[in-house]
Amino acid sequence: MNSFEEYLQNCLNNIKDSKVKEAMLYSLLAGGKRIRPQLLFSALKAYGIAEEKGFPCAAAIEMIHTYSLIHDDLPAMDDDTLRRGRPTCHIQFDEATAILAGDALLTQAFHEVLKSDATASQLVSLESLISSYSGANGMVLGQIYDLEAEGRCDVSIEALQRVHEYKTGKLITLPLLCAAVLANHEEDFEVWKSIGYAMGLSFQIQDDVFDVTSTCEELGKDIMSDAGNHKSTYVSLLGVERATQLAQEYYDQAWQHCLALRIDHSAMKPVFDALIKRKK
Ligand SMILES: CC(C)=CCC/C(C)=C/COP(=O)(O)OP(=O)(O)O
Ligand SMILES: C=C(C)CCOP(=O)(O)OP(=O)(O)O
Repeated sequence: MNSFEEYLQNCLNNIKDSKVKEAMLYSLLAGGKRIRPQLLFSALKAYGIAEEKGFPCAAAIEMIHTYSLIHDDLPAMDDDTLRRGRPTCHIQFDEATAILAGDALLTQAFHEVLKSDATASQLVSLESLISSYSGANGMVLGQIYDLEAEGRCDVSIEALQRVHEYKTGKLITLPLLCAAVLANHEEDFEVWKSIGYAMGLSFQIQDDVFDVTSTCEELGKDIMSDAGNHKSTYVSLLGVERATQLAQEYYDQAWQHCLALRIDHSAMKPVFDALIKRKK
C-alpha cells in the first residue's frame, strides 16, 4: 500500500465510532483510482515539491469526491447499485446512513485541509477554493444542470459541455489550483484552470465512452447507467468514435496549456495518461 493510502486510512481516526463512520470508511477506502490526489501530487512534483505536502489537501478532495459519488448513486439521483467494485453505500447500509456519510465526508474535508503544512494565508486560499469549486458555484451546480437535462431529447453539445465543466471539471481543476497555492505559484492559476477545464471534459467524455464499451467488472460500477436514466451524453449525441476523438482533442488541448507553464512537464505526463486510459 502506498503512503497516501495509509494516510487516508488513518485520517478519520478521531471520529467517534458509529454506523455513519463505518459507511464513510466503506466508501472512502473502497479503492477509487485517486485521480484527483494524483493530479495534486503531480502538479506539486512539477513544481519540485514532495507529494507529502499535499496529503491533507488531497485527502480532503478525495473525501469530497467520495461524498459526491455516494449522493450521486442515491435513488433520488442516478439510483446505482455498484460503485468502486462494491455495492453502493445506500445498498450496503441504508439511504439515511448514506446521506449522512456523504454529509460527514464533506464536512470533514474542511477540517482535514487544516492539517496542511501551510501558512495561514495559504490555508484560507485552500479552504476558499475547496468550497467554491465543490459547492453551488462548482460541482453541485453541475449536478443541478445534469438533473435539469435528464429526460430531455433537445440537449445541445454546448449544454452538455456546461454540465461537465461544472460537474466533473471543477473537481479536476481544484487539485491543480491547490498545488499552485501550496507551491506559492498563484500566478499560474489561469493556465491551470484551462488545463482543468480541458482535462475535465476529456475525462468525462471518456467516462461516457466507457459507460457503453466496458463491462461492470472492468469499471467496478454500473454500466449503461446514463441511458437507463435517459441522460444525453457525448456518446448519445456524437457516437462512440467521434466522442473518443473529442476526448483525445481535449487531452491534447490540456497538454498544450501545460507546456505554457514553467514547471517540470514530465511530472504531469503519467497523470494525464491515467486520466484518459483509466478503468477501475
Ligand atoms: C453534488 C453531487 C452529488 C455531485 C456528483 C458529481 C459527479 C461527478 C457524479 C458522477 O458523475 P457520473 O454519474 O457521470 O459518473 P458515474 O458514471 O461514475 O456515476
Ligand atoms: C466524475 C466521474 C466520471 C465520476 C467517477 O470518477 P472517478 O472515475 O475518478 O471515480 P473513482 O475512481 O474515484 O471511483
